[in-house]
Amino acid sequence: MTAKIETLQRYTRLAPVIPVVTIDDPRMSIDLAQALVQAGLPVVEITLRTSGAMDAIAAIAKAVPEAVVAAGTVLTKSQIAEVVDAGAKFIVTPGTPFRLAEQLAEASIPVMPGCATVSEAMTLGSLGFEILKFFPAAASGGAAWLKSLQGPLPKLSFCPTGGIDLASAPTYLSLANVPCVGGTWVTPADLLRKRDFSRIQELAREAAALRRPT
Ligand SMILES: O=C(O)C(=O)C[C@H](O)[C@H](O)COP(=O)(O)O
Repeated sequence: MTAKIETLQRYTRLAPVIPVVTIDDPRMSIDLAQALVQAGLPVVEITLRTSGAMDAIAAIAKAVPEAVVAAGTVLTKSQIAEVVDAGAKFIVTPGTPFRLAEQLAEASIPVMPGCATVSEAMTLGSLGFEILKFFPAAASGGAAWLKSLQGPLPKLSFCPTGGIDLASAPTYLSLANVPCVGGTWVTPADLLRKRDFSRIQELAREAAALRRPT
């Protein structure tokens, strides 16, 4: 196992849930990351869907060392270099075309590439990735899909994301090939807009209590 996979394995076992955050104002990112860390969710994925996302990643990486900040929605080769420069600890993609997968394999930080089919999972496995994002999880077969892969692809594990909430997370987390799940339910857009960090912390505490990794 490579050092990058070992590191990613450690990150994905820090907490049962990775909040997926789309942030408009990077100035709130430090308060948000601190709130999540305090509530027991130290790993946070900032999606590159907004102009402020890169600054948010950089701010968290610099000011909240207890947090593990991931860059999500990485779609291009140039974004790989940018998020590494910003201080992201690992990279997440929603899906992984082959060319991007080859470029991600060369990244200096760990990568959790996205897949939604068995063939995609096998392709990523052949490139050396062992921990994959399963996206969109609920729409692509849910926990039953993940369970079906335990036999044929025992080396791979998955962070399912997409359509998961507090109620459905335990079913995923009960699977041996699922160290954690991802989702936006902990940091919904309306609470972020209102900067309601105390409600976000309540949601984060509930999520952190789902299953403490062993
Ligand atoms: O854009 C990306 O790269 C993503 O990471 C997609 C997100 O993981 C999903 O949008 C999760 O969204 P929910 O279904 O609301 O939990």
